[in-house]
Amino acid sequence: MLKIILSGCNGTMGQVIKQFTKDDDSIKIVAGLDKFPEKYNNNFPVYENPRQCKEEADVIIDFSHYSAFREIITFAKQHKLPLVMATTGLSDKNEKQLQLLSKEIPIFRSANMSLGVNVVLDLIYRATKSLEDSFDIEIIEAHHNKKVDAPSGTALMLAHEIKSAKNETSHFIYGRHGKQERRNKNDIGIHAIRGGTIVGEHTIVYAGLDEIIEIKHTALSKNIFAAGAIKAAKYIADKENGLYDMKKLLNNE
Ligand SMILES: NC(=O)c1ccc[n+]([C@@H]2O[C@H](COP(=O)([O-])OP(=O)(O)OC[C@H]3O[C@@H](n4cnc5c(N)ncnc54)[C@H](O)[C@@H]3O)[C@@H](O)[C@H]2O)c1
Ligand SMILES: O=C(O)C1=N[C@H](C(=O)O)CCC1
Repeated sequence: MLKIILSGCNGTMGQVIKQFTKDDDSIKIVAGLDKFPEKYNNNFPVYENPRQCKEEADVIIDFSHYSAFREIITFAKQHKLPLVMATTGLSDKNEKQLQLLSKEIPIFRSANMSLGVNVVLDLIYRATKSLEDSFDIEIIEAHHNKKVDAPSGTALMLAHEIKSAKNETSHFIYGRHGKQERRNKNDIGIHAIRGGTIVGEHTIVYAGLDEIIEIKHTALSKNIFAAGAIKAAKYIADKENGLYDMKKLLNNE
């Protein structure tokens, strides 16, 4: 049985994971971490400070907030705990810190744990290569009104994938407010919509001369992120130190 420490357990995703795993005998949440430990009645202890947590575990899953980043990586490092990092809004510096730390513990990093978005990553890599510079590329994402970071981690991950497929320097342009100039051909526009209970939508628009291609992923439930995170936890629990992602998991690397 895989023993999990769930960071951000009293948040939306934390509670989805709790529900998702409750009838699964192969997984047990042994402890939770959260800024508001009393918010829910959980069937595991919840600590405000990771230093209070003494439970033994095989892996830590983090769906919390970028402000918790330092204490989560410190905790994972001290306890040599494989880490599934799902939180978004991390800085480039934080992403580099994850790379460095992955020399000491196995780390699984993905801004989107769904299977579908990771297939889209592959599709847009190939579309971008095929279309070369003849199409302008823009990304539009939409999420619920409780989301605190923008653009979404997924939109950034998609933009980096496009950039890696283009053999030139792409510029990420976040909206165009106040920009009194034409679009540059190397721009990748990234646009965020927030409202209601939208679970998550990502549309990659390829606009060419007299034709448009759109590749779109729509999340209909947060269960897809929970399922992916659990799969990731099982996958890295006994892996060598290193940085892992969905591509590696899907390719069984
Ligand atoms: N990778 C993915 O597939 C994926 C999917 C969904 C959400 N997310 C990301 O996961 C994160 C959480 O999403 P959510 O919708 O559950 O958010 P949420 O706001 O509902 O929950 C976050 C939880 O973290 C806790 N928290 C906040 N700051 C903290 C701190 N400094 N220390 C400890 N706990 C703290 C909050 O009390 C809350 O319970 C976000 O960054 C979101 O973008 C990633
Ligand atoms: O609900 C959220 O918050 C989500 N965050 C991730 C992101 O920022 O890309 C993944 C989709 C849901």
